[in-house]
Amino acid sequence: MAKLLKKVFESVKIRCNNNNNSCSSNLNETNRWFMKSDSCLELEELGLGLGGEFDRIPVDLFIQILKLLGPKESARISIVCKSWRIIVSDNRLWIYFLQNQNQLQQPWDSIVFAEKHLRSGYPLFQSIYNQSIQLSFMHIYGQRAQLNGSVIIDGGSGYCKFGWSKYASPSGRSATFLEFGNIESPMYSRLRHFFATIYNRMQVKPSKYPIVLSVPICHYDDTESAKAARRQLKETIYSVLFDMNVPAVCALNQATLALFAARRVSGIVVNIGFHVTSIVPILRGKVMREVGVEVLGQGAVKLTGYLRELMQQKNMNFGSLYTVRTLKEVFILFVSVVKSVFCLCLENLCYVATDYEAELQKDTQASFTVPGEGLFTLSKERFQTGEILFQPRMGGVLTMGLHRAVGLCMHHCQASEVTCDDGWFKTVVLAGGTACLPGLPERLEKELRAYLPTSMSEGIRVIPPQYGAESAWFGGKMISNMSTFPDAWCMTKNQFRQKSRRSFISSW
Ligand SMILES: Nc1ncnc2c1ncn2[C@@H]1O[C@H](COP(=O)(O)OP(=O)(O)OP(=O)(O)O)[C@@H](O)[C@H]1O
Repeated sequence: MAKLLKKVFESVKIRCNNNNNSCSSNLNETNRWFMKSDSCLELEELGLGLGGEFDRIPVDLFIQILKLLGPKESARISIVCKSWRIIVSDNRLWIYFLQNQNQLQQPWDSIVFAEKHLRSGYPLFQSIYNQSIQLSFMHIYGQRAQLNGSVIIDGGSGYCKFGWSKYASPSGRSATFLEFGNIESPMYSRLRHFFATIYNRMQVKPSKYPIVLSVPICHYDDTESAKAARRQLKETIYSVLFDMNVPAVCALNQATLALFAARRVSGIVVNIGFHVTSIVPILRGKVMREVGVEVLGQGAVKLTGYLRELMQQKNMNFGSLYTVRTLKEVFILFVSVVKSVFCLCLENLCYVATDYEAELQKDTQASFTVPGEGLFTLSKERFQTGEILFQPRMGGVLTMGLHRAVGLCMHHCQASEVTCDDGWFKTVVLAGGTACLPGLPERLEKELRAYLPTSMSEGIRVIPPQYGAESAWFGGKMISNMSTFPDAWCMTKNQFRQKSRRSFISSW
């Protein structure tokens, strides 16, 4: 180690003396070599060596040393001379640092997606056309390292998920609907109480950090009155937060955030929410209300209610709806035989059947003990609960089946010809707690293929909700950890006041 440091010192000394020597003519050549992943060339061979002992160290070894030194020291080293700067700015090095920056706990794919597609903030048009620009991960690392973190709130209509952008997942949940009334048409005082409660629970001062929050999928239509209602909701949210001295606010639609969490900028988001299911076409991050958002009148509450009905029909006794909900969502252990070996496996008690009629013929009986309530044994109720998404009449709901509603939305997308890319709506992203029912993505894809004409169903993909009920929260986390956050995404108090003043003046 001492020897190595001596070599480094000698090399630095020589470089400092020759600092004005030009290395720039070799830049392109160097980059070309760096693209070779197994390069073991020495700096001298690249024409970057200036005579120091350290220059005889192969470039790959140099990078290994930088990896050991860490991002801070590497950044310092880069100011020694141009040739070292070139080595230090090698993307491979900063990809390594970003991948190991575990406090953000974000999958690498999400980091790349965000930096590539969402850099320029909202709306996304600019970034779509600038995809060919090569990213500098050194720059990205530097900007991300300066972020102090932010508060993320996904105020769902049933449950609110809140937490800190540097945590792996939301730190808490609270019942939005029950505690704060109808969040779709909130009053100033209710919203203020809502946000104050969340900040209290998080033990964070509102004035300290920016906030990313999801705006509920509501006022779906493209009419003037729906537009006015959406504007009013957003303005009330901004007013409340800026009155609480929050420094910067990013308020985005719940479906858009869920789409980002699935690493997509275009597609159809199917959010199976607390009371309703929304089918939201989104093109380059923008909700296409002019194409049409479909809304079905059943969500998690309806499924729980239907399972309760089925259990009552079988004369099962249970204490409360919580018991039923537990049964709807619980995992059970079962013994399986794989290649003549017995193994213990986990599966959901309730699920969606790929083929409903065929499932009715099978023995699907399984049991679970709810603590304090006793043993419950379900058989066909296990898949009949989720079946009402496709056959709503079974549950007494007069609405379209999920596949028909998604198919209809696809027809509208195709007919609208809003873009020359006719495949943008073929990716269906599932979101919301109920979308976690196993078998749902496969069943929806199967039904869509059967329902749509072949020309349209070709290339369809239904993506399961990687983050379940927390999809929008994770979309918010992705944005708040980006190198261009908060400037590209947030509105500040001053900007909001100026905007309000301008619209006040123009309304005169
Ligand atoms: N693994 C699961 N399987 C089935 N249902 C689940 C699962 N996890 C959560 N749920 C259901 O999802 C519901 C909550 O969903 P979610 O948090 O997405 O709703 P929300 O965001 O409050 O509603 P909205 O999207 O309408 O604003 C709960 O009522 C719960 O019953």
